[in-house]
Amino acid sequence: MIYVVFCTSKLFLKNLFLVHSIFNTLKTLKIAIQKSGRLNEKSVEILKNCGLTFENYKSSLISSVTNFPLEILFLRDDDIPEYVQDGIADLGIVGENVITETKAKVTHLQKLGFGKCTLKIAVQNSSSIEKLEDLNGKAIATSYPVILENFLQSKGIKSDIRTISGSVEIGPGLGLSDAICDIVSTGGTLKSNGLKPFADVMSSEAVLIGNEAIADHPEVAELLQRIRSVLSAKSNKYVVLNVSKDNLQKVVNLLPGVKSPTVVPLFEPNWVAVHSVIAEADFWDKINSLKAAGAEGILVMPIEKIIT
Ligand SMILES: Nc1ncnc2c1ncn2[C@@H]1O[C@H](COP(=O)(O)OP(=O)(O)OP(=O)(O)O)[C@@H](O)[C@H]1O
Ligand SMILES: O=P(O)(O)OC[C@H]1O[C@H](OP(=O)(O)OP(=O)(O)O)[C@H](O)[C@@H]1O
Ligand SMILES: [Mg+2]
Repeated sequence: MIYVVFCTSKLFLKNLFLVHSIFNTLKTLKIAIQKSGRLNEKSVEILKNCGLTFENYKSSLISSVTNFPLEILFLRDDDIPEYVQDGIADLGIVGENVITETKAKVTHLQKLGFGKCTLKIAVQNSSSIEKLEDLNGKAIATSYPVILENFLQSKGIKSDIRTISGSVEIGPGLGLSDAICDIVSTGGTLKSNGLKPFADVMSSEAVLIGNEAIADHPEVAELLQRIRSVLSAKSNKYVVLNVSKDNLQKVVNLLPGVKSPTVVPLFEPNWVAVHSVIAEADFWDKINSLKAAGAEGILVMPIEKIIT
């Protein structure tokens, strides 16, 4: 298939995908994920964990899934919300921060639990800026002018927003700004640039988004179900333990399981094995309570999928 498109760079790519989607069968869904960067690896991983088979081409912009009607578009993350809004991609995986910044009209289908970060305002360790009002009239460097402007407006503050596309943290050191507004995760980048967090603007994580017209598509529902079963499995552990029947009720009370725990008799009289599922978040608390309640030989295993 030959595409003839007269334009350059970002517009060229957008038109290339548009032409591709017109010529291609309309049944094949397209999902846009980040080509390289913080979200690429985890986006590929979640799709592969959904049982999708595809080549993770770094040099090619499109990859076809061989066992599901889906094509994967590899893009800069900033372009993903707009591509999904315009229907060039049906689905996308991108940070909530980018969706808000681009003001794209898309449906949020599922939070994905990775790419967790907070957009923060930060100032130099030696700064005299102490409260939000001190930002009035001050210069703030950021790659997120829309989000920052909305935040400042909601607080009734007027600052001079200086938009730069990266390495925002060096702004105050170079005298470019009095403060910055950028993504913080561990806080390591702020620290190594002599900055301290000052105010939280927005928290974010990667989400699956969809074009507003495609959300009811049966293949989207199928993919969403697979993604949810992968996420649910990830946040739970399969636990098998032994307990004497005398302590069984105490142990069962601690282990609700997906429905209720499975109890299997052991060869040794008066002993049973209990199989259950524990949420990762309460894991250590539960294990200690189970031991105290008489559980022995506790085995903990990862779960691949939970289909409810
Ligand atoms: N330190 C971090 N910890 C966790 N999540 C992060 C971190 N930095 C960024 N993110 C999340 O990952 C997304 C992508 O970050 P990345 O740094 O790869 O973006 P980028 O440099 O703009 O990439 P691209 O080349 O695709 O434009 C961010 O929009 C944010 O949602
Ligand atoms: O709080 P931390 O854990 O230090 O993370 C924060 C840093 O991570 C992101 O940059 P990234 O490292 O992705 O590089 P980039 O600026 O090139 O996107 C972000 O822009 C911060 O600079
Ligand atoms: Mg980007």
